[in-house]
Amino acid sequence: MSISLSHISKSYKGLKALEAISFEVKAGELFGLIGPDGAGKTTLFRILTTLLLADEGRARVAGFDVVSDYKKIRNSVGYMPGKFSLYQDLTVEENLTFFATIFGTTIAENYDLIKEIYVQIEPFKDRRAGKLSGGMKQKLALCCALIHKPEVLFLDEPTTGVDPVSRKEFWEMLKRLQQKGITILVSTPYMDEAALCDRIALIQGGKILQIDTPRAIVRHYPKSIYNVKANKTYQLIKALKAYENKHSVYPFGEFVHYTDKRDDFNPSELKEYLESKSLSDVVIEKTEATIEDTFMELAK
Ligand SMILES: Nc1ncnc2c1ncn2[C@@H]1O[C@H](COP(=O)(O)OP(=O)(O)OP(=O)(O)O)[C@@H](O)[C@H]1O
Repeated sequence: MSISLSHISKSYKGLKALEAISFEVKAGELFGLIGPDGAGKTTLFRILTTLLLADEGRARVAGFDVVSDYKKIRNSVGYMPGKFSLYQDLTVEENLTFFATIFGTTIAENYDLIKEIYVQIEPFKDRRAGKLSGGMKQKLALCCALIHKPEVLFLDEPTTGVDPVSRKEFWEMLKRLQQKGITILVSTPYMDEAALCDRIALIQGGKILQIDTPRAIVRHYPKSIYNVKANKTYQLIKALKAYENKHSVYPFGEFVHYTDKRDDFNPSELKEYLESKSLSDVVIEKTEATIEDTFMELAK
């Protein structure tokens, strides 16, 4: 196992940020921690990267205990924190050289690993980090986290605030790093990114709701789910929420995702009900559940 946690708990002045978290990440796996703001993702990263002590439980990273072997862990892992962590007043090249130096290496020694990412920011190598665009900062932070050739890479919300095209490129980059044998633990609040991981843990309020492959998580969704559309979306949501047989109602893109309490649900009955509420152009179609649907169901 590359990462293992057993009953890790952490509180901040009485507020439980993590409650008995246990899971394992296999060597070479791309593992996602999926959850909303405040779920406890950053706290978990800080414990695994030895920057914060857990109140209870044990954790190991790359074969080392996070408490007794913390120095060895610091040499074996790369950490890209959620908040921009580089020196704003140093240039791109100076930041990278700085990180290489503290790990006793050079840019040249591990250039192969970062090359593909670094060439994209190399034209700006003399620019101060504080003056880079969001996507460029993200690439520089990733280069700095990789410069000592870590066995395990921790990425805390690396794509938050990044545009969709750069997000896609970033995930392609992660896949290629994985192919080079690096184990990756990545957190994200974006449910669509969950599908790109080998396995995911859904986390909320400091607790793990479910751990599995994205496919299995979706497959285990317990209900039939329907896309519902009508001429007035706000009124549609209101009417669905007031419907006595509804189980769940969530806006989902141009549709509303609806599940019914009954096993013998008949869509035409719902259509009639909605039309009786002055809605028109009503469409009700069965659809596949997504990670987001599962999350909403589990978080209920
Ligand atoms: N230093 C701290 N002191 C007090 N409370 C804290 C501290 N750090 C985090 N918390 C609280 O612990 C909970 C978990 O926070 P954490 O930052 O780990 O979550 P997160 O999933 O990373 O979310 P975010 O993306 O908002 O940082 C939140 O309720 C947060 O307000």
